[in-house]
Amino acid sequence: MQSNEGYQFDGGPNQGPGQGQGQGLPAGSRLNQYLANNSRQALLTGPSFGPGTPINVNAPIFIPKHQQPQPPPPPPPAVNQFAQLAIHDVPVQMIPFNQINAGPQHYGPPPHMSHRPSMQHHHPQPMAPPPPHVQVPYDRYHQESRGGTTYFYNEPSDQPLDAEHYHEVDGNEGGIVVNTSGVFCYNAPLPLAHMTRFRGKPNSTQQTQFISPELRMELLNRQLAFDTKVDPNLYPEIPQNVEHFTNLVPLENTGMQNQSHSTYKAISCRDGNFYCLRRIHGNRIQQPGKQTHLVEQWKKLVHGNIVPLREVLLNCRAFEDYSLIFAYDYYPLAETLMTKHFDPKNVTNFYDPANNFRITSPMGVPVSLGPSGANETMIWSYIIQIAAALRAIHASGLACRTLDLNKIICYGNKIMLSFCGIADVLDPDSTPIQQQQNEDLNMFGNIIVSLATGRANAWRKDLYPQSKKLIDENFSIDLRNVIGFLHNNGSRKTINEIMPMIGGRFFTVMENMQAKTDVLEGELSREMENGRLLRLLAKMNTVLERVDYSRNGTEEGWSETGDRFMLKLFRDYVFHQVTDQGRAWLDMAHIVQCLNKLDCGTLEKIEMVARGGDTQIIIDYATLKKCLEKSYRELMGNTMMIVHR
Ligand SMILES: Nc1ncnc2c1ncn2[C@@H]1O[C@H](COP(=O)(O)OP(=O)(O)OP(=O)(O)O)[C@@H](O)[C@H]1O
Repeated sequence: MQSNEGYQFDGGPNQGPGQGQGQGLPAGSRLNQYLANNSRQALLTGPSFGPGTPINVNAPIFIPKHQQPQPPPPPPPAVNQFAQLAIHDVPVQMIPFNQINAGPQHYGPPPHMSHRPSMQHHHPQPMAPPPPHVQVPYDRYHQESRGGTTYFYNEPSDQPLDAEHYHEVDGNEGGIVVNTSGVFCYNAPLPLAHMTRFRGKPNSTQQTQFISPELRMELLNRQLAFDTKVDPNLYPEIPQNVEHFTNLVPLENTGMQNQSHSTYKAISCRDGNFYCLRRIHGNRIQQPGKQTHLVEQWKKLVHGNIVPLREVLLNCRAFEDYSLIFAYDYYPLAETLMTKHFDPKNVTNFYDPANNFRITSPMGVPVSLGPSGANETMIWSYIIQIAAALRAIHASGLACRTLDLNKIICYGNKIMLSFCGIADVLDPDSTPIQQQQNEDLNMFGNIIVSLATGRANAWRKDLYPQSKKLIDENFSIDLRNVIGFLHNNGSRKTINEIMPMIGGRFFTVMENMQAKTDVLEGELSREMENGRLLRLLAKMNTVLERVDYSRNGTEEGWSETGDRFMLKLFRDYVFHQVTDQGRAWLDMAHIVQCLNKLDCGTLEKIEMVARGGDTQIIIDYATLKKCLEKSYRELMGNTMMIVHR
């Protein structure tokens, strides 16, 4: 790099448009005219980022090493973790498409950051001496060589770049660009305003643009739970396959004497999905037609608070007996109400004794109930969910029959009735359905008493007077009425009758769930952005530095010319920024911003410098986007097989 002549302008207030541009450049130079135009535009719109930078290149100024101010200003704190990035660190603006380029924007690194790559950081292989004049056969660019430095720039075209660039999105009627100060650029509407209601005060450590740490941990642990496998040496009694189910992992202690049932996680070879298998040991079905006539009805029952029954295996010999096996949807790290509130030490989840490895749900923190049980809000939330499940079951002409603390699982924020339908197979038609449904309501009352008193067996006849006293002292009259109604055996009752007793609390629970859904939707939309950037990175890395496409066994010929050359310089601009002292400058925000702008193809210009420092290119993201798409298309044209996943 010889000098910065013609590039670091003094565009201060004393200079009129077009004056003093590019000292050292001949007046008739096209480069000088180009720079003058940019400068004029910058003066109209105001300086982009501080004095001395009036050109409309929204990029870090290139400062040659020998002209850097001494001592250099300290670098800003590097954002070196994705989690430190904050979408709400900056105010959200919503800018219509046609105004996106109306005002000055600068989102590049601060001016003291040089994009010039440092030689000692950049070149794992020895570099050839820079050629005197680099030819970049890119038809949109004009080039001028001054004092050994080649400048590339676009000639202002008759057609405004705006129109050219946004042509493809014109069809997106009513579409908007949501530009969060460069951190995000969307070209579709997003429910941002409505999402912010559920977020706390903007804070750079909490409001990341990636998934929240708690949710991430929860999902990762669930994934681990999905992936667990048992060591056959530790569990020799577990078969490798049970019909089409494989990879069985026990969800509770197995191998105990006289066990009547056991539970496993398994994968189905038919559909690759995970299932929760409930095995009833040694239960030979003698009259399949009679015993299983309600199974189809259970399979058809779809409700958010009921674990769906998928399949029943009769007289299964895989465990060397006649087992009855019920396959339900599997909810990783679900725990029963009993474990959650009454037996927290006994959280089963996953424990590998060989490796002392345990997975638990960080969200499902056990809540030990105090002497006065759970708080009323939590109990009402449970009442509403259980009532909703029972309502669906009873409306289908069925009865739950197994409503107890061990058969209700907690999964995230919701609770679900598990192992439904088993009693109907084991004990078909023992009593009229009305009586069974009444019994469900009785058991429902028992669960509320247990939760309210903090004692699992508080509903027992001998303990009930004491439990009732405790509830009368600590809970509302509405809750007492619900318990009284459910335990009243004197009259015919239906689940629908407790709806008026729930009253307005129903709306509170519904609003909380809605808010939670919105938060999760927000998390999903952030992750969706990550997927978008990943695809972009995948494309860039697929295209760049392909030795296999070279003419002479090096990447030269593929990456050193045309579109790929632009992309290569852009890659350096995005990922290989260095400080004035030539130290690597790590800023995830810069990377994300650049990639977002590339994805959107904004008209913002950046200055890219070749590794040897001999070539400077001023280019906008819209052009870079076209380079990437063209190169990728070219590569696909030469590809034998394209696998999209
Ligand atoms: N659909 C499901 N998905 C994932 N895990 C489940 C599912 N249904 C139940 N579980 C888990 O299976 C385990 C069942 O074992 P547990 O011994 O606690 O219940 P149980 O066998 O009904 O109790 P008990 O032996 O006292 O009758 C629990 O850890 C529960 O969380």
